[in-house]
Amino acid sequence: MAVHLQGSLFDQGDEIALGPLDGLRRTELGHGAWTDVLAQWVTGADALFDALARDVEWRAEQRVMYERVVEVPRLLSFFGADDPLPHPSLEEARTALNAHYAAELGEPFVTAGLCLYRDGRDSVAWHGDTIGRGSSEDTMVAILSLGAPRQLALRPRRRDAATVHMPLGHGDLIVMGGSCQRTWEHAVPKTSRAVGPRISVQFRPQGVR
Ligand SMILES: O=C(O)CCC(=O)C(=O)O
Ligand SMILES: [Fe+2]
Repeated sequence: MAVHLQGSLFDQGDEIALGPLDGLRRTELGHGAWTDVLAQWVTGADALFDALARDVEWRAEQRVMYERVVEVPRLLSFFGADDPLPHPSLEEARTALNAHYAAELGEPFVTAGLCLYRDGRDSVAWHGDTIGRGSSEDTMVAILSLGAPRQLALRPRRRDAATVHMPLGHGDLIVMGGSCQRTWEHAVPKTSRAVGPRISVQFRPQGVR
């Protein structure tokens, strides 16, 4: 699929490189949930974005809403534990995350879910990643954001604290941890601003979806 970012927007050169993870900053959200954020973890992210936009087999999905079949407003691709990731830099990213979080997480990140938001009309509605163990156990979901900046919104299920808006830029990393999937919800809201495409790469442990 041909989705291209204007290289001149970011102009970081061609070399894809991962920075050290010791710059991650943790924010306690409440109810045992937290986020770790590191801006510009990946440099040279234009090349990674372009390769993923081009090489990944992006799929449109449908779902039933009010008895009608509607298009899910983003394109998707999923890589299970035994699937080779679509770019060596994603293998490197997962290895680095595993080294950093091994002790705290107690298990590795194994799967990678990829989403392509083609423009501001693409989005994901409020949800927690609760299809699997995230509904009952503390876990982590690590997200690498590439391309156009979008907001990741977070709100507590109990609605006892304000919604938090995390701006996610080209090459940024956010990790949702602790009880975040079951006590908070997250969303990527639609925007009427003219925004280009964004790719999100979500690393999760086995059994978390
Ligand atoms: O686009 C993102 O960074 C979030 C995606 C997400 O929450 C999901 O696919 O579960
Ligand atoms: Fe999610």
